[in-house]
Amino acid sequence: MSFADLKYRKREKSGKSYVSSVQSVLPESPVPTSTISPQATTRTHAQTSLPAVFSNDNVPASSYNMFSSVPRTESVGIVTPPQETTRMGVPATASDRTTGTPSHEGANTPVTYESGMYKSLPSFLEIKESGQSGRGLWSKGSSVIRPGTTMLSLRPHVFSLSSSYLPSHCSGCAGSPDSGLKRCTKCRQVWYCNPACQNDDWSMHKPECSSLQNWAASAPSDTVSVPSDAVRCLGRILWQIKRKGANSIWAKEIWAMQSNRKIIQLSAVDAHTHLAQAVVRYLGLSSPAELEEYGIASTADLVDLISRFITNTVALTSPSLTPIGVFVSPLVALINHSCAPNVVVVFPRGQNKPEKEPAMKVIALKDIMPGEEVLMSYIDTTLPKDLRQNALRETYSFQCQCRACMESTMDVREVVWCPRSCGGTCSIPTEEKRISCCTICGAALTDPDAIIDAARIGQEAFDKATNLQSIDHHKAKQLTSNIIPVLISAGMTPSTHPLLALQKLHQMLLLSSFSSQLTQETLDETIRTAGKYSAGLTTILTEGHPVRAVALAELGKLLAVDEPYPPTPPPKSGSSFPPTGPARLKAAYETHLRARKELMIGFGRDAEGGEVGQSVRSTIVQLEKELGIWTSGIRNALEDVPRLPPRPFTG
Ligand SMILES: C[S@@+](CC[C@H](N)C(=O)[O-])C[C@H]1O[C@@H](n2cnc3c(N)ncnc32)[C@H](O)[C@@H]1O
Repeated sequence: MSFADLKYRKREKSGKSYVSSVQSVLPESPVPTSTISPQATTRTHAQTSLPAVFSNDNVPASSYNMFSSVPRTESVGIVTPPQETTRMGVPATASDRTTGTPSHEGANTPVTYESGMYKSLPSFLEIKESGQSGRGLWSKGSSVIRPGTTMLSLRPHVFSLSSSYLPSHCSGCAGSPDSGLKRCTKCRQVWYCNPACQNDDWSMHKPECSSLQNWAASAPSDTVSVPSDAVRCLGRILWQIKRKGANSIWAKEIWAMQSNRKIIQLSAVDAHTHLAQAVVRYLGLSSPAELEEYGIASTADLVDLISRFITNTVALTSPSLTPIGVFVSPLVALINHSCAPNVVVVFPRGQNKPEKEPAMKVIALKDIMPGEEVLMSYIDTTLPKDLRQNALRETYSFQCQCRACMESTMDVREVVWCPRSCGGTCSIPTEEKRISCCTICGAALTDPDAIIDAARIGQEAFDKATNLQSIDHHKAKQLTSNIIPVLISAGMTPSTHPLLALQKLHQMLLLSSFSSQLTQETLDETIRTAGKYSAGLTTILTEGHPVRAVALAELGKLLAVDEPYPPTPPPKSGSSFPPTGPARLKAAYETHLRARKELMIGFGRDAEGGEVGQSVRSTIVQLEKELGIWTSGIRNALEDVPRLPPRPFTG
């Protein structure tokens, strides 16, 4: 019976569909339920042995590529792109949020913070509660935690790769080896590095394997033959609860995460409903009552689980910060948000054995004083305040009151250069506040309308190019190439939104059009774009922030690319960046040194800056050798110049 049939029969029997019962436990839910495509979901028998994953039809894994950076499209959670939404709910108060166990019998003894995963909390951290943000992690003891310190290091409870990364990454360790990934011959959807990774993942993949096969068999097209990472991750959570028992510590830790069910924004109700529908269908259930064996006794429990998932899911990232999936860790889920965070969550790799991966690390970005709260960012902090606040309300149901949101000073994410070019800046004018003056000389902007228009069309072009990038790469590049000069001539600084975001996208589009016939013009344009993007980030993000560090490493790597031969003269516009010849090599070396310093903070000193830090270190060694050859070559050449004998005096 398909899920669509289930809805229909339920309606016949009770006049109430399961879908509408999902909506009925959500707060005021006037949003009509959209239907899902009818697909057969028969309940399958669990397999008892490992399927052979080592077939001959391997798909080669992508090689490590520091330049790859793809925007997330399919997941929910911390990485959900911000949307302009009208606020419909109210800010959460501590009593609106729920934590603890589901409503059914047998799972109602709360987890204690001395058990299970909470034991991995180091002695310098503690769990405390505040009226404004609920539970959180706080520094304790008498020592200051320094930038680059690894504060937590553990494997997530559960993770799922985004569909597009399934063929290039191991579903056991999340690594992406240069070659040799083998795929599961049963479901043909997941890949592993080796039998050890497959064995390690088997308890999760065993039930998943048949569900993936059923899903693919009933998918209307190849593009939807795998459910989203969110659905697959929820499936893994439920199978694990079933396997370990609803009263297990593992299950209780999941239920101990915060649910915002009672305060979900109306704009997010549809997303919750869709996810609930898809998960039930993915599990192959013919009746919601069957959820009982997964520790879910009522529709409210299911919606609670979905809400806990959305509120607490974090992006799984590659060592160079490409979002490649989602993960859930109840310990990391205790960390509250700030738009000026003092920690980051990264997956540095480059240190552990595969069985310890994916190793998630919480790294200090700033000095954290004893008694200070540990705060990460749930959203992209390069966005201006309005977009950040909308995203936080939409997904996490709270009104951010962090220092960055409360500051009344000018925000470097929303400024234009002084019209008199004195070096100062003016806030970007808005329809409501059209007058804006320079911070240094006080000169007022002469044409605020032109700047308001530029900001609006810049945002539209960015949205359009983002959507186009995977469909029509050329058109997307044309859009970014055309709009960037418009924003620059409107006076936007490199740190201003949407110029910063457009430079990043443009850099990505240029990089993916690199070919063996790379021209100096394309290479130089990419370097200039990477330079501007990196400069923008440097203004916004704190030193050692991994996003800033990776951008510097990418710039350094570009500067180190061999210049195409024969060299072409610099553009007539007179831009002296990037330099050519030995000066370029020197700039590459210096940029790598800066990147390494920052990577050591952002990805942790103990991991030596992670995989990217280690790769940068070996490039530094190579560049030192190359620079040494240049220097000694020049010295030799100078020494080899034959000294002319003194001219004879001819009278
Ligand atoms: C990942 S949880 C963080 C841990 C949570 N406080 C708890 O008790 O489990 C995210 C939720 O915490 C609350 N929260 C996090 N940061 C906050 C902040 N800066 N201000 C207000 N509430 C916050 C919001 O309710 C948000 O949906």
